[in-house]
Amino acid sequence: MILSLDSVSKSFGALKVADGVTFAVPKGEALGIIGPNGAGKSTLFNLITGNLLASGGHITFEGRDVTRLPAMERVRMGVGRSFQIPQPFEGLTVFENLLTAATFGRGGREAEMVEDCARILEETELLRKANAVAGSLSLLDRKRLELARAMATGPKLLLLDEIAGGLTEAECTALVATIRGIHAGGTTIIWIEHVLHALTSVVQRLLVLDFGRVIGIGAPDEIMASREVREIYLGLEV
Ligand SMILES: Nc1ncnc2c1ncn2[C@@H]1O[C@H](COP(=O)(O)OP(=O)(O)OP(=O)(O)O)[C@@H](O)[C@H]1O
Repeated sequence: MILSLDSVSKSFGALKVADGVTFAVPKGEALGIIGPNGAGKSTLFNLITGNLLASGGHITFEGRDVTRLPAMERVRMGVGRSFQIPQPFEGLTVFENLLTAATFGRGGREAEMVEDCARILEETELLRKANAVAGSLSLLDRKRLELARAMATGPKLLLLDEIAGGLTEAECTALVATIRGIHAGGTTIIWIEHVLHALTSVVQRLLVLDFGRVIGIGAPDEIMASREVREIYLGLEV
């Protein structure tokens, strides 16, 4: 297992946003996370990355207990993420944004990082935009840059937070192809997404979160067929 959560909990005042969350992700898997607005999905990512500290339970990454480890150290260990709202340095070029993320995420010799960033630009189809200023990019390219910045930190585990939102169907298909490529390259992925068809075209399993609790985890077909999920997540009368 690359990542394990064991009874992880987190509260904001009286509100429990993670309530005994337990699951494990094998190396190389792509796992999707779904759930209604406010279910605690982004909070779960913040607990895995260390942007928030769990109030209870344990998080293990590559066999090491990282529950209390600062976010920066988790990035260096290989936990990378994209944000729901892209946060590039608007005034820097695409390439400069990548180099900044690479320096932050792992450091190392500059020549090596430049080479890696060039490879990531190619992988995320941003090579032709390398010298464009981030603030001038289209929405699809901003999403690609968000993906590329996460990749530049050298992740073994990549957390994607609603990266397909707001795209046209064609743009979504193009982004999914890029994500598939990253997964095929060996990166483990956990992806929170409301665009279900995009998600299920990539992931092997789906995890359903509701009021901070895991209410189902399994093959997408089984999960989507479950009565509880249809009632809670899709709001369907069954
Ligand atoms: N720092 C915080 N302080 C207090 N409450 C918070 C904080 N962060 C999140 N919350 C609350 O915790 C709950 C879970 O939020 P979270 O963003 O994790 O949900 P989500 O499943 O990602 O939702 P969405 O699908 O809308 O992005 C929400 O009720 C939210 O208002």
